Amino acid sequence: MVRGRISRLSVRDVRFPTSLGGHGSDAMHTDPDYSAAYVVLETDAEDGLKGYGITFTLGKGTEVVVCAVNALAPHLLNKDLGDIVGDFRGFYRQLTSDGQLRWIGPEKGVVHLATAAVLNAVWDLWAKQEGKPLWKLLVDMDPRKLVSCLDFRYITDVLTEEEAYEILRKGQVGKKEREEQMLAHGYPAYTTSCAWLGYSDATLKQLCSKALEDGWTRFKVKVGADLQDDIRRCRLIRNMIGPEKTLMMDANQRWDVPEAVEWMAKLAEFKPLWIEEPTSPDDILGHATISKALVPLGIGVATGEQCHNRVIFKQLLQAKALQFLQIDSCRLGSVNENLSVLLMAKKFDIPVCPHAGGVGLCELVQHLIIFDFISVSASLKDRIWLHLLVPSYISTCARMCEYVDHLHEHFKYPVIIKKASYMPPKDAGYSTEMKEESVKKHQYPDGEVWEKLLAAQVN
Ligand SMILES: C[C@H](O)[C@@H](O)CC(=O)C(=O)O
Ligand SMILES: [Mg+2]
Repeated sequence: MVRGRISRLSVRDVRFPTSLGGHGSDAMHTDPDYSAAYVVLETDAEDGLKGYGITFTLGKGTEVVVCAVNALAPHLLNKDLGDIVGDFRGFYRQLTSDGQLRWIGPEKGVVHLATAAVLNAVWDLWAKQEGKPLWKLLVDMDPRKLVSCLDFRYITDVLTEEEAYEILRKGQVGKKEREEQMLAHGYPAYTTSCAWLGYSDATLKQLCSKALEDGWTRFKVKVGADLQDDIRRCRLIRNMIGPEKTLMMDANQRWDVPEAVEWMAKLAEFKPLWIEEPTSPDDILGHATISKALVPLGIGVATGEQCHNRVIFKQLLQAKALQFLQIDSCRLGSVNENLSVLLMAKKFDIPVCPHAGGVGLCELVQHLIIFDFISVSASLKDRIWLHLLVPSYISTCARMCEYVDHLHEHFKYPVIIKKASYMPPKDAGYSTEMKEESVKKHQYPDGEVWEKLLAAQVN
């Protein structure tokens, strides 16, 4: 039973100095400090439960997202949680259609990141009040109710509410068995943590052998800044993991369209399953061109971590511009918008491989992909096209969720990885709550960690 009126919304700027170790670095973002605008919702209900929500940032600019969250706050304050989730589509529209704030979006950029943070907190609170982890709240929800949370505006030309309902209704078949499968074995993951661009070859080697020891079979390597460097690093990692294990590459938007095709032709010998973000995330037709050009090489295109909203995903799917779709729990408008993308991907039969390279993203996105497997995709297998082109992929499982091994210790309910798979969270909520001590220490600029770092810069 949902209860309480939202009595307080607070938001803090929390930053981790990951750039000091090169963690998270890529060809475009060379010095990221993994950060978050961290929202806490309180209600007047007697249970004392709070909702926690984040959106992911890279350091500078988090203060701008914090401002945007504060600008959205009047839409939540004094609202009944029951009214919000009772007409979640209406509430989503209200937030994204604020007559003035919409001008600085719409449904994109800073204001949409802020929407994600706020709505992630609402979903966390709802799941907590129901006493269920978010994935289970979604799995158990009546399909009619679930579709009523989604905003189909701008996507009805490819997915109507009725079609979405049909997908979810069909997904009810075999749901129990799939839930048991998840609880027993978890959802397959791949690791990005061995091969950030700023890591030396020695670090790469050391992390890669540790990951192999720990049972990882799927690896992602950052590329795109320097071709000779890429060839050396890809050779190193391919030699270490052997020919059978899966390798993905990520260029983080570094190339022009023809450059992407030429560059990937040179890296094809290392047999990547996909090239991720080869060019601008806004260039739908550019992705389609790259995708078509790389099919003969057996290389797919993956993108999504910087796709603004469901409209861009719709067009990427319509244009056959991607073979792997990467949702992001903190860039799209929370669970509401992510679910509409999962359903479109199902309709187009494109595997979803969520983005998780950031602070807290693994914690959140595991809920969405576990729900996807149990209630939507019902599959861990890839589409047939790659299997036909590259027979050796038959044995690989292409549905997988990204994992990065950073900063989990700051979360109250950190992810649990067993045998390179995400084990379904058991605690109620969306796993978004950070440890208060960590937040205090890393708050920018007055937390202990930053006071020291900033003082050292001055001296
Ligand atoms: C800046 C982030 O670490 C980015 O490199 C993450 C990413 O592209 C991924 O995980 O994929
Ligand atoms: Mg990426």
